[in-house]
Amino acid sequence: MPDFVGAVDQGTTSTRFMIFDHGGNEIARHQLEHEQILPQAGWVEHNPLEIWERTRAVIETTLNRANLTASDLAALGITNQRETTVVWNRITGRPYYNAIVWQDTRTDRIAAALDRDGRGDVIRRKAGLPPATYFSAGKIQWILENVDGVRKAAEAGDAIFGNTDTWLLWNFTGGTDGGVHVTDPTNASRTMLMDLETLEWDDELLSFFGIPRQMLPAIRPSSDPGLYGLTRGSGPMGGEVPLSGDLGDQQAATVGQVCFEVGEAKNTYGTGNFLLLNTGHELVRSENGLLTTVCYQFGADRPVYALEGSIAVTGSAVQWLRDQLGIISGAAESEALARQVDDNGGVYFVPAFSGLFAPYWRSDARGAIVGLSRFNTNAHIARATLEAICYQTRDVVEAMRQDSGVTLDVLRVDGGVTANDLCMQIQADILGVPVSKPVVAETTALGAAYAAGLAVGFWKSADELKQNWQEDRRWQPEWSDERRTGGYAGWKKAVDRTLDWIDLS
Ligand SMILES: Nc1ncnc2c1ncn2[C@@H]1O[C@H](COP(=O)(O)OP(=O)(O)O)[C@@H](O)[C@H]1O
Ligand SMILES: O=P(O)(O)OC[C@H](O)CO
Repeated sequence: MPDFVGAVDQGTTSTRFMIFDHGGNEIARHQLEHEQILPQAGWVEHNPLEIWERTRAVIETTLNRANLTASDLAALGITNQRETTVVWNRITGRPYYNAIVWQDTRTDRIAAALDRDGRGDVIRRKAGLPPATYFSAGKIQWILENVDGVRKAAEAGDAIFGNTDTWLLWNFTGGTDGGVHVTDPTNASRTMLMDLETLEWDDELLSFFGIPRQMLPAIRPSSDPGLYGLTRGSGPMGGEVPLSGDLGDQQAATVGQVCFEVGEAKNTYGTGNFLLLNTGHELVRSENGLLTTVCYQFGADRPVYALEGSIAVTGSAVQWLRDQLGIISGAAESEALARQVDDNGGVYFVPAFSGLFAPYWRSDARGAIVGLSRFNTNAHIARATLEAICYQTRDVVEAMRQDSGVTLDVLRVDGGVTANDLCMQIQADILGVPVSKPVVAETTALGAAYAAGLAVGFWKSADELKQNWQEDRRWQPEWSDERRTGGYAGWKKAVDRTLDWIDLS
């Protein structure tokens, strides 16, 4: 058996390739950003060809740097930004349109209409999701309705859909020359088209969006001993490596954080925040604005489900301070600026740039900075931005407690924003529970590697993986109860001010 497992993490802002050893230690990596295409307000696109080209490049560079080849890798796992929608022609290999990204709000009217005639409740029951612009189905409908020739080709079985996992798997396995068209239940559970109980595409859900079934990939386990396929020697691996792991990035991070027991949760702080709570084989229906989603399916085992709190804008609010306001020159500077003040000086920033996701699901919300007085400075804005990341997390933790009865005694964290020591301290203060970060903070790629490695026997069991998890840092709550309660009340008031801003009738 080779000594290593590889993982591609195809994220919203970048694509990385990482190689891990048996202890789950990182051996090598490379990462490249891709263009964020913003054609009009609310629209966010990526070029799928650029994503495949960046995937090729990060793999080739990583293998060269580590002086490794395909024969050193026991398996390859894929993890990806979820919901982002690619439709391409299986004969030419050309995408019909740019990938429509999960953050894109062009389908707000399609989403709003779902609740006017009862379809929304069917979607909630079968797919575990509230009607929102976030998910893939409305994006596929938009492409079918707005791009010439797609519907006819889709009906003929030539125009096919995938999230970026499917797009990469198809390219890795030969593309127009016999590429496989597959996905896994974690990705499929974000389309609005899969029945959560059967893990199959559902004809009624397909009919709501006018999507021909033949566009959709086969759904295979997230860790698949039967293999999705082998990489081609002509591709970036330069040889045949078993493709055996596929998970949406937030589910992959849950696996990477070894949250295998019911009641274990992790929160990933990247472009957005995604808190997932393992609910075991039981499907817990949220009454408080959380999503019910597939957490993972290993081999022929019954799937494990999760409750998820998805927050659209967290790390990207820090990017906004840098790129749009220009008050910091890099994300890390947000910490030094926010440290210039001891509190938010009365300022709250609700970054509802894409409306509000969990637990509110309000497409009609837009961002607001409230509570300003002449006393306030850039430092208060920076502090309010970090607090917004943490208050949004508190909102989903509260919803999770109400839905599941689980009170967290520690929050496991990972993702880019966790490099911000002040932000993690504020998180512990706002939640009133400790926050804990593992040594291997690249839990998303690690989770995909675990899924791929379990399938080929590189790792034998989930118990073996648990031994690999080690704490790096822990932040303890320091605020008084009074400060915590008062601060949160101010946040709720600020959220209220952002609602009902856009008319979607
Ligand atoms: N020190 C920092 N303080 C605050 N935010 C940070 C810091 N470092 C990175 N970020 C934010 O983290 C995000 C990138 O994290 P990452 O986990 O790579 O995200 P993704 O997987 O969504 O691309 C960016 O939005 C960036 O603004
Ligand atoms: O690519 P990330 O890490 O921002 O994650 C995006 C999520 O999968 C969207 O649901």
